Amino acid sequence: MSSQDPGFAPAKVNLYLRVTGRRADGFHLLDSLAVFAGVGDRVSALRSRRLILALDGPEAGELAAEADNLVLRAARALAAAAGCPPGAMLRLEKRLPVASGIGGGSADAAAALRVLAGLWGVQADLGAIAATLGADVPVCVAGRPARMQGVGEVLSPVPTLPHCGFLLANPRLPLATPAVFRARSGGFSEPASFPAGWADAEALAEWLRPLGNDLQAAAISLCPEVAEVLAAISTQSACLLARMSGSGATCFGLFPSPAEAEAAAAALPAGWWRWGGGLGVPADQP
Ligand SMILES: C[C@](O)(CO)[C@H](O)COP(=O)(O)OP(=O)(O)OC[C@H]1O[C@@H](n2ccc(N)nc2=O)[C@H](O)[C@@H]1O
Ligand SMILES: Nc1ncnc2c1ncn2[C@@H]1O[C@H](COP(=O)(O)OP(=O)(O)OP(=O)(O)O)[C@@H](O)[C@H]1O
Repeated sequence: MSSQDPGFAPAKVNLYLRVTGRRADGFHLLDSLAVFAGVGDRVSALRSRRLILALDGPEAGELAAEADNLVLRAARALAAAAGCPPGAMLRLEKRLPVASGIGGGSADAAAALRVLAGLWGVQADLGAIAATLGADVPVCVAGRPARMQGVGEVLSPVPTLPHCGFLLANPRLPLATPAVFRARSGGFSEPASFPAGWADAEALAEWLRPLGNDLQAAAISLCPEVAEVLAAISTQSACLLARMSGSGATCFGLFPSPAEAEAAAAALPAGWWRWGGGLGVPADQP
């Protein structure tokens, strides 16, 4: 992701995820460290009188260009906030698996807000619009590693992450986020306590290890293949930590370097969606 490419919609990875409470409306209070991988979808837009969405890319088959696509919902929300007509010919190149816990739809919505704000020349509070579109959309608009609290909309900065690599793997089985929250049992967790920084990937893994993902057991109860993915990642050489992201089924592995993560991803079953590499570049850095 770079300032030259506001349309890049990177995968969001929850390095830990704690469910700390539940609101009266049923939404859960969370505490999570979200980072962005160097793999993602891409949103682009051309001027048009009507609002049109075209889908392509290797994962596009799983999605219909219907009115409830998050890219179209983002366009309508931005136009409403800006008081302008929502005209654009949008293209979504889908590379992230749908309903997989890495916030693909949320990243697409965030990218659409950035791209259309530029196309329409709109100055708007994209974070506030994002919060109306989904719990993961605000952090995707921020586009940099952040701590997520509240239901996902309360963002705070985190220490600079050390040089490290990430592997992402999904067994090609969609998991619906509401079903995973419903399947969760047990009480609530305490929020994490952050250090001033991490010397290296090993130190980050050590800190993350006890924090867990409070949705992982529920996801495994609905989709036992998640346990297979975790086992396959954790047995890769140099893997420091294997854990599920978000509500699953995508799991990540933390590695000392992007090259080691890339090699480990290539060794996983070819039938899975898999990727290995480094973190994405924050939105406002070249
Ligand atoms: C699990 C995470 O991926 C962690 O980053 C996110 O919290 C999910 O974010 P999201 O997919 O953008 O979620 P939304 O589309 O806003 O909500 C989908 C559904 O998940 C449940 N949900 C979501 C977020 C949240 N904090 N509490 C919830 O209980 C609700 O049933 C909600 O109806
Ligand atoms: N552009 C989009 N990309 C993916 N899903 C979309 C999109 N627009 C709408 N959706 C719908 O949103 C649902 C969630 O998809 P998404 O891929 O964002 O899930 P996720 O990766 O589990 O998200 P999160 O990690 O935020 O919970 C899907 O079931 C899909 O029907």
